[in-house]
Amino acid sequence: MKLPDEVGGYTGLLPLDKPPSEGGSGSGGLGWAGYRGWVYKAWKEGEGRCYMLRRIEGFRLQHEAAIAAVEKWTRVRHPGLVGVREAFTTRAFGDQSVIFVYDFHPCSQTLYEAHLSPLATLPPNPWSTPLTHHAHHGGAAAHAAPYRSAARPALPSTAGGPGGGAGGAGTSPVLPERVLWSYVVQIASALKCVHNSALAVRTIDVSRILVTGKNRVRLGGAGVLDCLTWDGGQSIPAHQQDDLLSFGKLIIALACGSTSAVHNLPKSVDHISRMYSPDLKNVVLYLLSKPGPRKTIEEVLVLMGPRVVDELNSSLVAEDTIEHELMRELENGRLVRLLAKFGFINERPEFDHDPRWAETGDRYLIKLFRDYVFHQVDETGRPVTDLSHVLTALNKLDAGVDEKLMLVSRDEQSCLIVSYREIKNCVESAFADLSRS
Ligand SMILES: Nc1ncnc2c1ncn2[C@@H]1O[C@H](COP(=O)(O)OP(=O)(O)OP(=O)(O)O)[C@@H](O)[C@H]1O
Repeated sequence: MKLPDEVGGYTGLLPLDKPPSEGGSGSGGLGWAGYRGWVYKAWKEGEGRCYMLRRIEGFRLQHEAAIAAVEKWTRVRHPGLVGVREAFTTRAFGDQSVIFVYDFHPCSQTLYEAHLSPLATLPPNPWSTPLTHHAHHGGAAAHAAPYRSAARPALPSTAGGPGGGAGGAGTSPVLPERVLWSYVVQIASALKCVHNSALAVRTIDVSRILVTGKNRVRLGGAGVLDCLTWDGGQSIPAHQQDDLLSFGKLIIALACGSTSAVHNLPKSVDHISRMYSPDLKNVVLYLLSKPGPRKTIEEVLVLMGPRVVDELNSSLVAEDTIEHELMRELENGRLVRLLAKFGFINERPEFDHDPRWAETGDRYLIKLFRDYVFHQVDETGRPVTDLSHVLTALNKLDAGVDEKLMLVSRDEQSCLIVSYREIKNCVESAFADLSRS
């Protein structure tokens, strides 16, 4: 069926669903309380920003309050949660559908797609070496998903756990311990925020949690079941207990590399004890324990203790790395602006008869500087294409340093000793003149 051109102010709909043959969850699309779900990327009119639309097909809304329940989610903001924007009903697809709008995260995959699908597209354990984040410049994965270049560098695990090794219950490789803990801490932190907001996620599942970057995870699909199975919110405490149970099952699936591992708990727990440090097993056993008022996400966080600090440290290292990369980009941005100014002012035909650009004029410096930067030749007359010379000269010009350089005319008959600062002033005034005229 042709997709509508516009739905509730969103246009350019692009389907994101993946069939099982391409690593999709294979839930048959009926994973939403028996309703079929579809996912689209779309642009909000007038905003120029992308969003993710989750459409639940053929759902007839019985109570206005059911859709209003989603509003609570729009106020919950957490780095571990795919942000919920709004929900509305529509007939634009030729049926009665409900649309849930979420923040869009480019190049994301579900945990299932990344680690458990037979076609898992994340390279197995790409973070297993602390140097991984430097490798993105040339790596194949970087070409496929440049977004991943802002990867969180891996910190060495302080746990003394095995951190990888032989495959477990399934076909996928076992996740290194530090990656698993990173996921666990992020999910626990998001759960705490959600539970403290008197809500329950209800979608703690490998096919609903998104992985972006190297080990950033976000809980997706929030609010959908609250709307589809609306009961006035009375079951939230029970759903919160279910969240904890599902969290335990999720850890088992990831640790054993298989979604079916949860069906053989003794074997799976045994596998976890052998492959990971004891505190992971303790967290799993607590999460799987009998629901009760004293079983809370706060208690889970207490059990995790030092792992939370490890995660904080990784996060600080990642922040430093990104800040460093950003500084370099900032420098590039300045240089592009400078080059653009050069582009505007160099070789303008209307300057040809302007005495300021003639050999005795002050603007002549700019011409000679351009030759100095880009048109140098070696002793055999071959062009010098040394990018570092260009970058050094442009950076000095941008900073307007007092260092002097010698500019030589093309006929080599005259030379001028000037400072970068003087040339910078010349460029600025030439550009200002142009902008005014
Ligand atoms: N917020 C998001 N931003 C960007 N991409 C997303 C987002 N949520 C999901 N995706 C992408 O859409 C794909 C499909 O998502 P998901 O598996 O949740 O939907 P689905 O296939 O319709 O699931 P189901 O069939 O169980 O309803 C995922 O692989 C993921 O890459």
